[in-house]
Amino acid sequence: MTASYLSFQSFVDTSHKYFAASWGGLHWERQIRASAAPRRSPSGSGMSVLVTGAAGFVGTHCSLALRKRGDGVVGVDNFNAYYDPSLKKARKSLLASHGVFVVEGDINDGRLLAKLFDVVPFTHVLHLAAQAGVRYAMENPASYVHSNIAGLVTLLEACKDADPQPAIVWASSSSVYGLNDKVPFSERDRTDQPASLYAATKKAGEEITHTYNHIYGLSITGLRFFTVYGPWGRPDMAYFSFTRNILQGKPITVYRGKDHVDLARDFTYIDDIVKGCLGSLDTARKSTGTGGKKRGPAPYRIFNLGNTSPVTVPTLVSILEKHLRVKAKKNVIEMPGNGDVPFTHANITLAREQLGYKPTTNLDAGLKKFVKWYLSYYGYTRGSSKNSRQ
Ligand SMILES: NC(=O)c1ccc[n+]([C@@H]2O[C@H](COP(=O)([O-])OP(=O)(O)OC[C@H]3O[C@@H](n4cnc5c(N)ncnc54)[C@H](O)[C@@H]3O)[C@@H](O)[C@H]2O)c1
Ligand SMILES: O=C(O)[C@H]1O[C@H](OP(=O)(O)OP(=O)(O)OC[C@H]2O[C@@H](n3ccc(=O)[nH]c3=O)[C@H](O)[C@@H]2O)[C@H](O)[C@@H](O)[C@@H]1O
Repeated sequence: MTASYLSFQSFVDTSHKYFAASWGGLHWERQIRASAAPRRSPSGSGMSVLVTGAAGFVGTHCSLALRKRGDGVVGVDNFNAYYDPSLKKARKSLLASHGVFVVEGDINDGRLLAKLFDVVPFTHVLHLAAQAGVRYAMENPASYVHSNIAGLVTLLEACKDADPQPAIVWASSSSVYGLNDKVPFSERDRTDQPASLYAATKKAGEEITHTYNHIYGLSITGLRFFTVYGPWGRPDMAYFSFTRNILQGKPITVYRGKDHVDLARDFTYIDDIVKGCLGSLDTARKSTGTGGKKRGPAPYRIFNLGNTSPVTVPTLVSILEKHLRVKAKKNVIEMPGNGDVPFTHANITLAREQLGYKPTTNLDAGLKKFVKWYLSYYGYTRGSSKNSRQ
């Protein structure tokens, strides 16, 4: 038994159980290295990327896109039960079939993160792990503090200590615009009026990442995603839960603003978001620190990634009805005071100029792809209300 195996084993023994179980020694270390290794490919950029939240909706799509073009990817995800963990496990299997290994662990586990950086000199971190969802923040506020504040700081500490320091691209949110009513939302608009604790934690994330950029020279890019949807999506989101209920013949609740005004979102298709994430990774300049010390100024960037054409929630429902070929049973109620904002609308000039970001999928085309995936994943056949997974 080699010395390196012994020291590694003692690390595993003193760490959490899930880590020991999922890591399992040198074999797993080899898997991490293999997954992180960039492949020779004309389209790959030779990056080794640590993707947090890799078993999540956006994390899965970005990890696949990076791997497909030849970059190295290692995922980390805690597979929490905010929504059906079996969907996260299915995404993990999909990733494994493309050579992406996902470590089961929490971003609050600094020892796990330090070990990952020991094994692989990651060039980039794509940080997507978070407690998402606007309305759930009223039910479980602690989960937002755990993942979006404490977890973020633990991750930044690991990145700052890593040698080389990675460049960080991370998911903020359109929700930081909160009660801002100047449209379309531009990165220069005020973001000091969050309407939910979720939004407040994302805004805090923007300030926290700025601190690490300022003190330690970490290269930071924050991306404000606007209501992302698509295949392998999130069951807690309206387009997904509406689809489930419509197919099961159950009613859906459609929120409406004051004075009967429809709510609207700048729904953005997942493939467009993936392009924005990869564009951000490709254009991110290096962090400047070493050994936890800043050696020079590093870039701090923030971009909107939206679709620039808001659609009302009733229109979302009618597009779903068309693709599902089923009429929805709708309960329309006034928006409860639950953290929702009446509308979102992205100005994407900055992302277009600096990342080459150009969304190409409208809501009708995107929902058609989502419905196709949903029917297949949940085992529906056209004209039947039966399915195998639900
Ligand atoms: N989907 C959207 O519409 C949208 C819009 C704006 C911002 N965002 C942000 O984009 C990111 C990705 O969102 P998503 O839609 O893929 O959500 P998701 O919930 O599908 O993915 C997040 C993943 O992170 C994991 N995770 C959560 N806390 C963790 C922790 N402490 N340690 C390790 N893993 C943890 C979860 O298990 C999940 O798999 C999130 O940061 C979210 O806040 C999403
Ligand atoms: O852009 C963002 O930053 C946010 O986008 C989404 O949040 P949201 O826009 O609220 O997305 P949905 O939960 O899918 O809601 C979409 C619209 O449907 C409405 N809705 C939702 C649920 C419901 O039962 N009925 C209903 O009318 C909401 O009020 C909202 O107007 C994500 O869930 C957040 O994680 C993300 O941060």
